[in-house]
This record gives sequence, structure tokens and C-alpha cells, in this order.
Amino acid sequence: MSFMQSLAHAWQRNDSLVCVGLDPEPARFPGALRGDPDAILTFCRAIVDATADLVCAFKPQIAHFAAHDAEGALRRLIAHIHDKHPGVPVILDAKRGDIGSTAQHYAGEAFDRYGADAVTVNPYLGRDSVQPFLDRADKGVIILCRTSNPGARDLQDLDVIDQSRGGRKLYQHVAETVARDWNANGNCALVVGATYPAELADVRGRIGDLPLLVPGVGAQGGDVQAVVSNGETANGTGLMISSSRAILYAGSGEDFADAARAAAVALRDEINRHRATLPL
Ligand SMILES: O=c1ccn([C@@H]2O[C@H](COP(=O)(O)O)[C@@H](O)[C@H]2O)c(=O)[nH]1
Repeated sequence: MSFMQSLAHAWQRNDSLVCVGLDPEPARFPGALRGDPDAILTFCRAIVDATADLVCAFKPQIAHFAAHDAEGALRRLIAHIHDKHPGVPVILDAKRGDIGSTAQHYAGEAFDRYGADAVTVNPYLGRDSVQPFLDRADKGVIILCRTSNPGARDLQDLDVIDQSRGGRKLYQHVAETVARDWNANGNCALVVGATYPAELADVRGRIGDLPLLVPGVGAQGGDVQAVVSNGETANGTGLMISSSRAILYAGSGEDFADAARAAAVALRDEINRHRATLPL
């Protein structure tokens, strides 16, 4: 099944737009895990098993593994998700971007080495840098558009002139370019931060039903109601609303996985209260 098919099924099956971000920070792990040589895998696997029926996707962030020399744990975690929770897509948050010959290897890293179903990429180097990802038609390519951080304004809001369509902001140009030109295989999505609801509405207005990965609720303070009302599609889906720290570190004791589950239930229910249309 392709990433887009898995995502559509997971939205329906779990009645959820929640994406749980897997950002392990060993310093925040419960004391019981501190002596565990495989603590990153143990922690993330417990979170996954406690929340898999509540999510439309999982999103491990590669730096949180690589910084701890834990790429092997990341690979085994993704294999565990596919094995124990088939049908829940895995988005590798790697924000890759390089010239085509190198991007080819980044695509192989995400999809073949790690077995991810989708990967985040940076469009700054242009179409040829994203092409090796786009060519993997069964995989999702989730392109940075308007990110959640304060500095998103520095470049993404710059006015640009498009010869055929006049003035617009850079993120608006990215949104339209991806929806119109880069999505020939139907495998593109965009990243838009929850912390900028007006820009989220603007992007949704430019891209039809293209899925949006929306980080920034929870620890970054994004407003859930605004995200849903400004970002959902007519059938009440179209969003992967991602939260990492607010779910992973909801508890700090041995019951951390139960606390994470409770936080994921609360987020799913809050989102669903604001959805215009719930799937059948
Ligand atoms: O615009 C972006 C793009 C990616 N991220 C990533 O999402 C999570 C957010 O973590 P929280 O703990 O829920 O704040 C993290 O992995 C970021 O690298 C983002 O925040 N904004």
C-alpha cells in the first residue's frame, strides 16, 4: 500500500488526525530506563505500543536518534511499527535537501535503509533536489512550506515575483508549485506550522486536498481549534497534526506510556470536537 493509501486508511480506521512525534531525549526518560543500554528503543517502542490505535502516523525525528549514535534503534523502531502496527505510516522527519546525485542517497537512506513510508524534505535547492524522492511514487514526500518556528518569517515570507502569476510570498509559491507541478505521482504533502493559523488557511486555499503535516501544537503552543478549522479538507481529514514532547513526556514515572496514551487521547478528542465532518 502506498503512503497516501495508508494515511487515508489510518485517518478512517483510528478516527484520528494525530501524528505522534518520536523525539527521544534520554535526559527526560524515567529513572527506570536510565541503566538500559537500549533505552531509546525501549522508550519509543513503549510509546508506539501505547498509542498506535490513536494515530494516523508516527514521526520519528532523525537527529534525536543520530545525536545519540542510535541509528540502529531508529531502524528497529520503524521495523517494529511495521511489524506490530501494520497500516500505520511512518514519516521520517529528516528535512533532507541536496543536489540530485546526493539526494538520491538520502532517498535510499529514508526509504530503503530505514524503511520509512514518507520523509520530510527541504525545497530550497529546487525541483531536481527533490526529484529522487518524488520518483518513489509509493512513498510520501512532505515538503517544508511554512514552518512552525519564529524564524520562518525570515525567508519564507519574502515577496517573490512569479513571471506568470505576479507577486506572492515564497511559502505561497512553494505551496502552489508543489501542488501544481511536483505532485505528478500524487505523493506530495506540505509542512505548515500550527503556530501560524492564518498562513495555514492561506496554504489550504492554494493546494486543494493535499495533506498537511502540522507540527506546533503542544509544546510550541499552537491552537488546535484554529488548526482544524483552517486546515481540514471538506471530508474532515487532510491533516497530520503532530505533537512530540507534550505526548512523550506527559509523565515522568514508570507509567510514562500510560500518561502518553492519555495525552494522545486528549489531543485526538480535542481535534475531533472541532472537525466539521467525521469519517463514516
Ligand atoms: O516546522 C516544523 C517542522 C518540523 N518540526 C518538528 O516537529 C517536532 C515538534 O516537536 P514538539 O515537541 O511537538 O514541539 C520536532 O521534531 C521538530 O523538529 C517542527 O517543530 N516545526
